[in-house]
Formats: sequence, C-alpha cells, structure tokens
Amino acid sequence: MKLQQLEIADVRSIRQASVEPGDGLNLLVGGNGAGKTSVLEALHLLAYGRSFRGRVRDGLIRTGAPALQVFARWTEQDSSRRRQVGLRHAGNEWEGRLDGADVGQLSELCTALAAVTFEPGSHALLSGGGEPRRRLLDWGLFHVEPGFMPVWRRHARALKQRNALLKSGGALAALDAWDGELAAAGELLDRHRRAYVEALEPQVEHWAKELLPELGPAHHAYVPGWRREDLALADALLVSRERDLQLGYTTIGPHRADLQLGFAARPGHEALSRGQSKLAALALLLAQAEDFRARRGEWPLILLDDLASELDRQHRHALLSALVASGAQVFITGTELEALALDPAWPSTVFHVEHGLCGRLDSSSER
Ligand SMILES: Nc1ncnc2c1ncn2[C@@H]1O[C@H](COP(=O)(O)OP(=O)(O)OP(=O)(O)O)[C@@H](O)[C@H]1O
Repeated sequence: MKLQQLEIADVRSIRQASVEPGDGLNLLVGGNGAGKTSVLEALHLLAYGRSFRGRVRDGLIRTGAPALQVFARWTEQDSSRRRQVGLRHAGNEWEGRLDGADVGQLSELCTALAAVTFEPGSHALLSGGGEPRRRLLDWGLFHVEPGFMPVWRRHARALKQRNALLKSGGALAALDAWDGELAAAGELLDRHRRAYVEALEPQVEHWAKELLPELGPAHHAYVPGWRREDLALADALLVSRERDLQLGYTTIGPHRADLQLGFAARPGHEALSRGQSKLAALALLLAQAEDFRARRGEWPLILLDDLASELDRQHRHALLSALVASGAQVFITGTELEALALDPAWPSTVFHVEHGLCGRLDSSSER
C-alpha cells in the first residue's frame, strides 16, 4: 500500500495540509506541538475509524471548526487499481466516501486502507490488560479473513443480549437460546483467532529476533478465555451461569481471550523493561503487518510516532534497516532529523511540520 496523496483539514492544529508522500521512509519533523502526531492521527482515523489519542469529539477536531476532513489516495500494488477514501467527521456524525461512492459503515473505509501504528501508548499491548491484544488479533483477522467480520458481529450481538438478560435476571428459556447462539458464534471466533495466532508464529519469531535478539527466541500462545481443553463453550457457559447471574455479566468466553508473548531469556514472570515492552509490542505489530503482506500482497502503511524517544539508536537502526529492506511505506515523526540517524542510502522524504502546516523539504536523492 503506497499512499500518493493525503489531504487533512481541521485536525487538531492543522487547518489545511496536503502531503504527497514518497515510497520509502516519510519523516515528519518539527518542534513540540507542531502537529506531527496529528498527521499520523489523521491517517489512523481513516484506517481504524478512531484516533489512538481518544475519541474524535474529545479534541481531534480543530477548535472552532465544525468538522475535520481527511482524504487519501493510493494505487493497489497487485491490481494497479486506484483507490481513494475520504472522511468528514463532526464528532457525533460522519460521512465517508470510498472510491467515489458514499459508504454506510465506517468499517468499509477501514477495510480499504490498512495501517499499523506504533505510538507511545503501544507498550500497553504488552503491559496492560487483554483488550488491546484481542483488538490486535481481530484487526488482523478483519483484514485477512473475509468471513471474520460476520462472525465477530454475531458473537458481539449474542454477548450483548446474554449480558442484558443476566442483568435483568431474565427468563431461563431466553437465556438458553442466547447461550446456544453465543456458544456457536464463540466457538467460530475462537477457531479463527487460534488459526491466526498459529499463522503469525514465524513472523513473531522473526521480528522479535530482529528487534530483541538479547531476549532469546520468542514464543506466543492464544488463551481462549475459558477452559477449552476441558469443556465446550456451551458447557462452560452452563457451568458459569449461576455466577454470571449473580454478577450480571458473562464471565467466561472469547471476550476474555488473550495473547501471551514470552521470551526464552525471561522465563517465569520476570518483567520486561518498559523499553523492552515497547519493542515486543512493535514486534507483534510488525509480525501482523508482515502477515498482511503475505496474504494481501502488499504492506499496510507503517506509522511510527515519536520514534527517537521510544527506541534507542541501536534498536532504531535495526528497525529502520529492516523496514527499508521490506519495501513498506513508513511514516515517522520526530523533533529532529539528526536524532533518527538515517543511513543516506535509505530512500526518504522529509516534511517539515510547523504551526499545523506540513511542507515537503526534500527527498534523499536531493540531499
Ligand atoms: N482541537 C484542537 N484545536 C486546535 N489545536 C489543537 C487541538 N488539539 C490539540 N491542538 C494543538 O495541536 C498541536 C498538537 O500537535 P501534535 O500532538 O500533533 O504535535 P507534535 O508535533 O506531535 O508534538 P510533540 O512533538 O510535542 O509530540 C498542539 O500544539 C496542541 O496544542
């Protein structure tokens, strides 16, 4: 996926910006508060329908503007098909266009443009609760498994209905029916996720070795959210029904699933440092990006926010040389170009960001 044009209007301090990215590394450089992260946020919004810094209505729209607008254009690598997406978001309502036609659901835009984002909050992928890891798995499946979204929706609906019944102390017959539906959808969801985690194994090993060789071989495993080795989900739901009725929500199942990542040199519960957690999170994200490339024939966009303050020089160099070799299109923010310690041979385009304006400085061939 190689973005050729990005237009941003009224995102945080950006009144209007037009960016024509280069094919390799795109470096967004500028002082603190200049608006660099906002450019990545705008791209992330097109790819995920939300920001990585909170809800759209909590500050993403420039103060005083009625709505933000983002537009992106690119050419698909395998088919040479030209694609474009546009989004106007007013906080509570939005309008989206995909290839010139209106879309009814934000997820239609997100299917078209894929991006993997590494930002200061990404360490939560390793150090926080299971939700970001489930989201990571589901994002990958959403893009590489056409049949996944209906299963995900079916499961989410059944869980919502069962929880509503549990909360209201609902009729047992109705609970039986929703247990059946939740178990059927949950088993399917579990199967998709398990197969996906298994398929990711070589990529996780590869990126962990690339970024964290000092921790030894990486291993990861899918944790299903109930004792699947002992019980089918339908039986597990029945067993936990009494407790679920008391608590008013479903305590077991794929909505409690998790992904565990460990390293040979850190057995047991020895904690990773904060920097190692970030690198491990990055390894997971890039493993997913590489799996996307293997199945879809092109890389998603790689967005790396504030890279110089997230990774030390050695890890940064390892990451960037691997990304340059991969051929992915990468967007990196930083306060100083020198701090990124780029190799002059790497194809790169520099944009200077100032007061919410984004101007192209030069490309590596001109430097
Ligand atoms: N809703 C808003 N309307 C106008 N300006 C905003 C809004 N929200 C944030 N800002 C301003 O936009 C800028 C946000 O910029 P952003 O976080 O993208 O900067 P940055 O270049 O990544 O900075 P840093 O290097 O400090 O991380 C800040 O100056 C902030 O005060």
